[in-house]
Amino acid sequence: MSNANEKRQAGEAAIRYVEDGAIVGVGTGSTVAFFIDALADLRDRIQGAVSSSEQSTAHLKKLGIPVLDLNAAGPLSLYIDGADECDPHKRLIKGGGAALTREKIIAAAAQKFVCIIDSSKQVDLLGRFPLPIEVIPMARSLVGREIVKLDGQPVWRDGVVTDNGNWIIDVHGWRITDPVELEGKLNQLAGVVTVGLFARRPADVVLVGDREI
Ligand SMILES: O=C(CO)[C@H](O)[C@H](O)COP(=O)(O)O
Repeated sequence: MSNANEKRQAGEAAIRYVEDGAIVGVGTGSTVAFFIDALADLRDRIQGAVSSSEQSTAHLKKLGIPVLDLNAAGPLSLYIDGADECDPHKRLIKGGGAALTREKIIAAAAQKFVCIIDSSKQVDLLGRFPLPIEVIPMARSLVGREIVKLDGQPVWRDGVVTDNGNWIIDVHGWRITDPVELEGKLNQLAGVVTVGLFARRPADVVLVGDREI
């Protein structure tokens, strides 16, 4: 089965976690787009969605799904989002779509994080996909030098500005044997806004196509 078909299956399968009256946290990306399409059928049974990006906000609004502010929504029961890599412990690399900061905030606010992926995203060890890091623009070179000291190869995602007005560095060449430790270490660097490692707050459920693992 193609990746696109598995993404569609995962997006549609995630609907079964949506409860009546819920405010649903919604991630970003092509897999999430299938979820949003399916969520539109339930729009009269939910209060609305908290969105992780301008892209998802536009999609939700186009389909008539109310988009709510996280501060007003409070704790969320459910967050649905894709990933760029997923290891056997449901730890993730995210941020391929540059939405990692708001994604991490919503994941932290949600009781249950259901991650929807196709099988190409499954890895034994995180790091094949370059690790995205959102940085304050003036700290780009500083953070890059710190990454080189940690044996990573930083590549500036030239031309990309995040929804928060920041820049993205993609780190190549890491085999991430201890993602919890690395996430903590990178979080400490001055100028780092968010690291695309979701290891301290991994997914609770992963759907690979319509198969829950
Ligand atoms: O983290 C993300 C955006 O920041 C996405 O979830 C990730 O890039 C996967 O995208 P797709 O579903 O298009 O493969």
